[in-house]
Amino acid sequence: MKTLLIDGIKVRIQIWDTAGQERYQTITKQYYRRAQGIFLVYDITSERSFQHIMKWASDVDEYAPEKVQKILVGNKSDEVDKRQVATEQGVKLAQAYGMDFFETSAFTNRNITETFTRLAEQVLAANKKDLDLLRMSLNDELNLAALEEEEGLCDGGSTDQGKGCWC
Ligand SMILES: Nc1nc2c(ncn2[C@@H]2O[C@H](COP(=O)(O)OP(=O)(O)OP(=O)(O)O)[C@@H](O)[C@H]2O)c(=O)[nH]1
Repeated sequence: MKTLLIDGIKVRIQIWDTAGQERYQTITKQYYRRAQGIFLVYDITSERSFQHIMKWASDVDEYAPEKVQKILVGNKSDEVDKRQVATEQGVKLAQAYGMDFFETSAFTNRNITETFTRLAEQVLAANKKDLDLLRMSLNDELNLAALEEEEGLCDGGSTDQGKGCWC
C-alpha cells in the first residue's frame, strides 16, 4: 500500500508484485483482471528480460481490463557497467506500445516516486468521469453538512446578526 498526493487528491495505491517465473503464470493472470495500472518491468542488465516484455504485454492485452494503464519500466539503472539494454531500446519499445517509459533503480530510488505518480495520474485521468461524479457528490455532502450546521446554530436561538445568522 502506498499513498500519493495527486492533483490535491490523496490516492491510495494497492500494489501487487506478480511472480515473473513461468510456473506461476496461471496465478499471475488472475491479478490482471482487477488491475487499473500495470508496470511492465524489465531489467536493463538482462536482454532476456527485455525480450520477455512482448509476452507480458500480450498477456496484459488478453487478461487486463481494456482501460488499464501501462508504463514500461527498465529497472536497475544503477548497474551501469552491466547494462545490456540501451535506454533508446526502451524508449522505442514504449513508443511502439504507446506507453510512457522510465528507467528506475529500486536500489538508489531513482525515478521510483515519479513512476508511481505517473501511473496513478494516468489511472485517475482514465477514470476522470467517475472521479468527477465522486467529487460532485462529496461537495453536495459537504454543502449539506454546512447547511445543517448553520441551521443548527440558528435553532440555537442566537439573535446576534453580527454572527451571520439571519433566520
Ligand atoms: N542493483 C539493483 N538490484 C536490484 C534492483 N531491483 C532489484 N534488485 C535486485 O534484483 C534481485 C531480484 O529482485 P526481485 O525483486 O526478487 O525481482 P523480481 O522481478 O520480483 O523477481 P521474481 O520474483 O522472479 O518476479 C534482488 O537481488 C534485488 O535485490 C535495482 O534497481 N538495482
